Formats: sequence, C-alpha cells, structure tokens
Amino acid sequence: MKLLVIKIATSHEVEDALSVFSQDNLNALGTETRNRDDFKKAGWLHDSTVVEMDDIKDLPKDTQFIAYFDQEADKDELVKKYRAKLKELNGYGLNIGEGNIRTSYIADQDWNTAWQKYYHVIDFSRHLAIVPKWEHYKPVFKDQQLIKLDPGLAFGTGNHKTTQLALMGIERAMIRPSTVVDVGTGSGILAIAAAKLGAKKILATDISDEAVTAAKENIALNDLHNISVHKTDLLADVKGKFNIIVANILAEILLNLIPQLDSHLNKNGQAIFSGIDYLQMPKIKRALNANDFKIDLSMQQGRWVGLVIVRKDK
Ligand SMILES: C[S@@+](CC[C@H](N)C(=O)[O-])C[C@H]1O[C@@H](n2cnc3c(N)ncnc32)[C@H](O)[C@@H]1O
Repeated sequence: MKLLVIKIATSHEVEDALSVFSQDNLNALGTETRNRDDFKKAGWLHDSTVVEMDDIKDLPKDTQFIAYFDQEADKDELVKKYRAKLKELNGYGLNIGEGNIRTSYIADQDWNTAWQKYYHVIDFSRHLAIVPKWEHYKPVFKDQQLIKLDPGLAFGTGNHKTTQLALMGIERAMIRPSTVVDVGTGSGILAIAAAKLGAKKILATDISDEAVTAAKENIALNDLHNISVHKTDLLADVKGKFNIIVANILAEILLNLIPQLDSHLNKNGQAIFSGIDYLQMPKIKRALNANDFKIDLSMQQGRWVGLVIVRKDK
C-alpha cells in the first residue's frame, strides 16, 4: 500500500492550525512538522553536540508541515483545501511562510523499524567493528572485536566523527588492561569499546536518564559484566582514580571536567577528549595548561578535534 504525502513550506506560526485542520477536517492519517529551529537546538537539548545543518536533507527555511493520506484520497482537492486554509490564516495576520505545496507518494512501511536502514556495520579499525543488533558481520581478522549496538536508543551510534576520534584515542591509550571512566556515555559505545579492547573495570556516567537506560541495555547486549553505569554530572560523586578518562562532550562541558581530572587520574593516567570544535581549542589548551596537563596527541576530522592528554611532568 502507498501513502499520499503533502508537504507545505510554511511558518511555525501556523503549524498547529494546519495540524488541527488536517486531522479534524481532512481526515489525515498523520501529520508531522520539521522546524529549522528544532534541528539547531536538537544537539544541545539531547546530547550537547552541535548539529551540522549542512548535513540535513531538505532542511526547511522555517517550518515544513507534512500530512499523510490514504493513496485513494483526492490529491487535487486536498491541495485546493490547503491553499484556501493558508489564505484564511494569512487573512488573520498570521505568517504563512512561502506557502509552497508539494505532493508525492511513498510506500507505507513499518515506521517503527524504517530508521534501521540508515545504520549498517561500521568496520572501524583493525581492532573494532560496530554492528547494529539486527545485522550479522564476520570479521576478516578473527580477533577484531565487535561492539553490538541498538543505535536507536541514545547518542553514540558510531557514525559521528567525535565518537570515532574518541575510539581512536582509546585504542592508542589502552596499552595494558586499565581502569576506565567514560564520562557522558550516551549509548555506552565508548565504555563497551574499552571493555572489548581489554579494560579491566569501567565506570560509565551520564547526566541523562535515557542515556543511562540505553547504556545498560547495550552493555547487556554485549554480555559484559565489568561495566557499571552511574547517573551523575561529569565526575561528581565518583570516587577513586582511573588509568583512562574518556569524554566525548562539547568543549564548554569539557572545561568543567578539566579541574576534576587530577583527582581522578592515576599517576601515568591519560584523558581522552573528543567533541571539541577546532575553534574552541585555545580555551581547552589554556584550561589544560592551568591545571598542569598537556596534549600528548591531537587528532582532527573535519571541524572536530580529539585529544590524548597527560600530566605535564610525564
Ligand atoms: C556527544 S554524546 C557522547 C556519547 C558517546 N559517549 C559517544 O562518544 O558517542 C554526549 C553525552 O554526554 C552526556 N552529558 C552531557 N552533559 C553531561 C554532564 N555534565 N555530565 C555527564 N554527562 C553529560 C549527554 O547526555 C550525552 O549522552
């Protein structure tokens, strides 16, 4: 079966009115709105990352309103009714934006799993591959470690450059079985990677309830028993010292973590930072220097910087 899709380029001022009109007067099967502002804020609200606006397909100028109808519905009649409604709303002094209306047909799919087609195996490195839980993958090297993931649960699918820089940092830092704390664990991907690369004991922290739940589910999926998950702000309430501290969070938040490094890192401990926009590097360098740390290795992919950090006297 197919669905008729009507897309209107409009403004946020009329999205509620269009939604009520579609459902109450036109018997739409469903409606959806895509606001430019939501895309901008999404990263900050949910996982503190900057959303790359250029990467978003079909980014609306203001608001894109989408309504879905049965394929048998009269397309021309519906378009006519939407045009009249927009004219009416404009008459009330509301901004209706561009007001362009486009129609198309799409296959009626299982919406709960439709997003799965965007996630595939990431054959990341000699040592690591990230495998969505519904896919099968046979490594070429027998000892390549697989991180099984339900990527729908929280930030940390393995696709983002910042996660990949952090993974590279862990690979470099893990030269012996170590204790690790993963600050801002999201899906748990970095904690799981650390475990698979040979860490002894791992603590994963996150400020968000959703991330804590997601990380626990993904850890269970990988049948790992040496990772504990704790809800907290950075390293607040975390006791003890670690060989490795890894954190993939925005620079503004990493600046608050830097003063906590000394009391949570062993003598030869290393911190791995990712999620730093290259423009924020001077601030990070100043803060590290002021806290007696230095950069041992710097990696960059696009605008994102990842760091391996050690004490100055090392
Ligand atoms: C960019 S995601 C990183 C997820 C995963 N570690 C990865 O590398 O893909 C950042 C995570 O940090 C968490 N976070 C943000 N601020 C935090 C804070 N102050 N303390 C702990 N976690 C925080 C967010 O909830 C989110 O899960």
